[in-house]
Amino acid sequence: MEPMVPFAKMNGLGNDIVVIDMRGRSDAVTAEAAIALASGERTGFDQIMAIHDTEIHGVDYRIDILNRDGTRAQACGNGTRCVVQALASETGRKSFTFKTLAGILNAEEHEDGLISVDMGVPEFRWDRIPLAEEFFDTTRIELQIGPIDAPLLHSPSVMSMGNPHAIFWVKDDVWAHDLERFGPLLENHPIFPERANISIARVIDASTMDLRTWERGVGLTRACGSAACAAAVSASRTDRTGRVVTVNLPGGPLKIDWRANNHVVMTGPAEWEFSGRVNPATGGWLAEEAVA
Ligand SMILES: N[C@H](CCC[C@H](N)C(=O)O)C(=O)O
Repeated sequence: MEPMVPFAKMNGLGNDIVVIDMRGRSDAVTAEAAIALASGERTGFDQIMAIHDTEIHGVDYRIDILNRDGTRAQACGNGTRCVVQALASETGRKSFTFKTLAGILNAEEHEDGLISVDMGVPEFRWDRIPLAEEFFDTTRIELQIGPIDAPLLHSPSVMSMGNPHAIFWVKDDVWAHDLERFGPLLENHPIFPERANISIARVIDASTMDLRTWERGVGLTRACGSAACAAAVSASRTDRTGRVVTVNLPGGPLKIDWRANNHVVMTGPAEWEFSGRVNPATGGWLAEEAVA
């Protein structure tokens, strides 16, 4: 089997993505390759989106998602937009159906270049998020950071977009909170048996919010698409906003629409940076200019 496969370094609002073309192959990108690529100056990424063939009827490709720590994830909104843009430019097609660990996703590239991904339906049941304890009201669970009598962050809304999310609500600037310090503590809190993505959200008005995220398996990122979905849905289900919300992330805005059919549709950009070839077993790579 050819040792090297094509890849593209891309980003979705600054969320660093490496799209790897594994079509026609029976192997998979290894955790070792992911960790090696993540440490590269030009290839440093938050997620790898590996495109695989699939026999599933009605599905174009299976997408294997790896975080920079080598762990696999069920969903990656920003990465999925990058995959759509890469495939649209290769095939001329504008809409695609993918299989991820979260389920079947439909996505399309619009005439203006923005890309919409149907991220599926939100999950609110404590045991499916999952949480280690039974909570019937997952709009605010007993979890806090800081002194018992004056917590710095507390009572998050928790849910799943295929991957687990905790949203802490603040009334002041989302940058006023030390997410770099609190993120890893909360990501690895025993209440989250599969860890969790940790976000700080500030509602601006009924259709706007600010969001910062410490991502599971990564750390601070400039954007997290599934967190934007989770925050918008959580804000709506707690009557903080309507069902269509612009989520302002450090890297830029995403439009989230929690539709009447309960599906959550995220719309935003994707950006290509450079291409090359990579060894999916070791992470060794060559830039396109070197390959040509
Ligand atoms: N770190 C996440 C996966 C990537 C999420 C994010 N990059 C997105 O755009 O949704 C997790 O382990 O659940």
